Amino acid sequence: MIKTDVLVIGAGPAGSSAARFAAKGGVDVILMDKKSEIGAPKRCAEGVSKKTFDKLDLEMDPHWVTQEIAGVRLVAPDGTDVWLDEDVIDLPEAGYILERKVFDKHMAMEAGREGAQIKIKTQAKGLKREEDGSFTVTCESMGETFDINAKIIIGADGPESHVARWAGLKAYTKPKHMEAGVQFEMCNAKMEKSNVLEFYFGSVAPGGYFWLFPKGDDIVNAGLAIIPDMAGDKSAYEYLVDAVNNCYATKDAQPVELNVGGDPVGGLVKEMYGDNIMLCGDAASQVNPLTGGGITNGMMGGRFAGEVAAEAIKAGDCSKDFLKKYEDLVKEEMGHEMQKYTKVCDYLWTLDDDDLNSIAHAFQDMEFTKISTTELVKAVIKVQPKAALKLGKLFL
Ligand SMILES: Cc1cc2nc3c(=O)[nH]c(=O)nc-3n(C[C@H](O)[C@H](O)[C@H](O)COP(=O)(O)OP(=O)(O)OC[C@H]3O[C@@H](n4cnc5c(N)ncnc54)[C@H](O)[C@@H]3O)c2cc1C
Repeated sequence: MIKTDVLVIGAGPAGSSAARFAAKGGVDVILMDKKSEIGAPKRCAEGVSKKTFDKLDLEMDPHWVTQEIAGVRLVAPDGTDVWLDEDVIDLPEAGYILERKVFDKHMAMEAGREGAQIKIKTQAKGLKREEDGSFTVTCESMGETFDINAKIIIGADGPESHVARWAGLKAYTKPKHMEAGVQFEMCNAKMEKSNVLEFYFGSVAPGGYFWLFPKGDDIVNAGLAIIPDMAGDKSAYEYLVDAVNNCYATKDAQPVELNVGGDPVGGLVKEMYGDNIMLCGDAASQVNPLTGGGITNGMMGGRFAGEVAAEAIKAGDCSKDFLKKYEDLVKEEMGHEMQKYTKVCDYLWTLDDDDLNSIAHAFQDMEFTKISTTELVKAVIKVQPKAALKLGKLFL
């Protein structure tokens, strides 16, 4: 039997961050992933804002970045659009489009360089609690089955987390909060501006939006997310094909990848820790409910989980009383934002195409001084009396 202090299950951005910071804390760490190539296939549009990377002690590396972003274009169902880019606005929150296949692998390497042992093509198949509170995880790799015993498990196994279920944590995402995402990576795209993200709202993608994220040259991630309960009989893939065929930038483009995945947008799960266990990333629903973005939130969650795990091992106390510190850190970092944006989503989903068109018309006459999600929500509140009633207290 292999023994370790900390076993991280899942080497996405959240798991690699957890393993990196646990190893940095000086304890024995194993990071495992069922994939043979970390990061592939991607299930992501690859957009991140610049500002979180400082909090992760990471220098942006040009190897991971395909395109710097300097603005957004918001498009209403009737085609009315609002450009918020460097030509019209100060952009403190601009970001990057990553190459996730490279980025995820580099994040695992960061963990390896801090001393984590990495096991690729190794799948967790189940776990059992021992008398001393530790967990033994049954693993399968290259046709062989073996056990790993760990004082602490960090479940970073993504939106369909089995670890949470095996450990009996209340970490379930309701179907109405699980977006179905589908995307083509395409060439021959003709974007009007190669450094601006485009978002299309309304019946093009019920419960979500259609996006174009440029990746340099003529390459684009063209995708959408929907809430299946709101989308009738049409599948996410059918919505995507229609959106791509009707969009000026992609109607003549060619797909080279199809990416499919769930995105939990219901706010933080009820239980993200227990005795000897923590969940981070999508497994804990550490995803911005409004944008569906989970890379940097998950990495922050991973950082906190890794740091608290190392402290717990050194203190000889892996009980949930000690690990509660993890939840406190996560809630302080993103809890308030999650609650606010869950309410914004609940409100936005009540708007039909006419409402969205009238918001876009009102935006035409507004002057934005900066671009941030909060600023945009404040602008919606200004032009929609209904929104002022529902969201005013949270944002004004
Ligand atoms: C279509 C789409 C577009 C998106 N676009 C964006 C975006 O532009 N920006 C953004 O910030 N976020 C985006 N997201 C969300 C983002 O991709 C996730 O929030 C992020 O990948 C979460 O990271 P993670 O490490 O928690 O999980 P994941 O990246 O899902 O990693 C989980 C890992 O666990 C491994 N694993 C699972 N089960 C086991 C097991 N039993 N044993 C071993 N390994 C296991 C998997 O192989 C995987 O590598 C998007 C999501 C979708 C679906």
